[in-house]
Amino acid sequence: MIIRKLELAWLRVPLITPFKTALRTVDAIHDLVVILHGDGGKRGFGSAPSTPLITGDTHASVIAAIEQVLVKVVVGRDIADLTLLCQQVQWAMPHNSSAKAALEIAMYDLAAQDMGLPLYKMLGGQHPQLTTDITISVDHQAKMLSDCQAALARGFTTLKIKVGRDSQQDLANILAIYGLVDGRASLRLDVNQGWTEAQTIAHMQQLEAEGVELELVEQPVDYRDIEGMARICRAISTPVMADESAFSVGDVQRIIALQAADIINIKLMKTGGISQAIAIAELAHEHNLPCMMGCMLEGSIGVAAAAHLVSGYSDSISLIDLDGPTLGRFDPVLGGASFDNASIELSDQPGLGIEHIQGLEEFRCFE
Ligand SMILES: C[C@H](N)C(=O)N[C@@H](CCC(=O)O)C(=O)O
Ligand SMILES: [Mg+2]
Repeated sequence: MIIRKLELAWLRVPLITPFKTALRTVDAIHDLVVILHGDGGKRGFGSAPSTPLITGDTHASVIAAIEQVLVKVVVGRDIADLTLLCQQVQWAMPHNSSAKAALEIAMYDLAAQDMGLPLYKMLGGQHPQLTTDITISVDHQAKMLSDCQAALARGFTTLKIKVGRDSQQDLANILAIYGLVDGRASLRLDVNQGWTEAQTIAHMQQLEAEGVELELVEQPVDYRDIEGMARICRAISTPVMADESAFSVGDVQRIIALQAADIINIKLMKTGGISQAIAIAELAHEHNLPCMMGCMLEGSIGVAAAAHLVSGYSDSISLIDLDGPTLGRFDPVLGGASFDNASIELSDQPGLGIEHIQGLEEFRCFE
């Protein structure tokens, strides 16, 4: 099937409550949507949020990368050449991982439709059901506690607690949340680079000494500080997860060589899409390093693609943080994966299974 044209569109979904991390605060999921038109009215969908503080990519840079470089690589090509097309997208320019991800997601969606298979089956998966955690934004303690209560009431059994804005307050918040949750959910911490090495070791050792059991601590320090991550791994018993430090296969090779993390958080927006996410999952698996499939604050097109990937690579990707769509007030994507609180159910229709997207605002078309 030939890719006939590429369209760009906007999709915006307001959040239930503002999303706050050590790096940013936002009140809506705002995705740039890529639509690849194939033959017979078939459309492949991909998407990318703007995350300049993590990926360096803004919506303007994603549009520029697609318009000036990537569109030429894909329009007019046969989707049956998916592997070659992905290589050419990856080699077409350095960086710009969100633009490559949006494009690859749409390419995999179209390729799976061409094969008549749901994406997870094309990727070797068998199970369409997954369970995600939910993120609790960093905020004043009363708000964090009420968000945790609400998450428990919605049936979530794993909470990812954002910290990293004020390290002393973080410690008090973690202890209060641990007391409130009282074993009803397991807790993950995501520091988003907000602590120093010394703060991380002191906080984690104190929490461990007080018997606070945490599933993992994610990206405690600056993404460049791989040696610091390695020293933290040696100093604490809670597993350390690399997020902002782990974009590429090369990053993960270095983390493995220095033993700088116990878990890798894979996100399509960091890897540049599905092909490199698979390469990282396979590399980590060879080294017995478990992976989490994560997401940015993004909607159900990109997150569904990540969920299909988990189903196909469940031996390597054992942890799931795919809560973007459940943080929104509604899901405008009809017919694709369903996100019902902690439960994700993948569509059994070909590709991602998307039938219609409400409120999509198309603004550019390349033929
Ligand atoms: C939404 C997801 N649970 C998450 O926390 N993702 C990121 C932050 C994403 C963003 O700022 O858009 C993470 O750090 O893991
Ligand atoms: Mg993170």
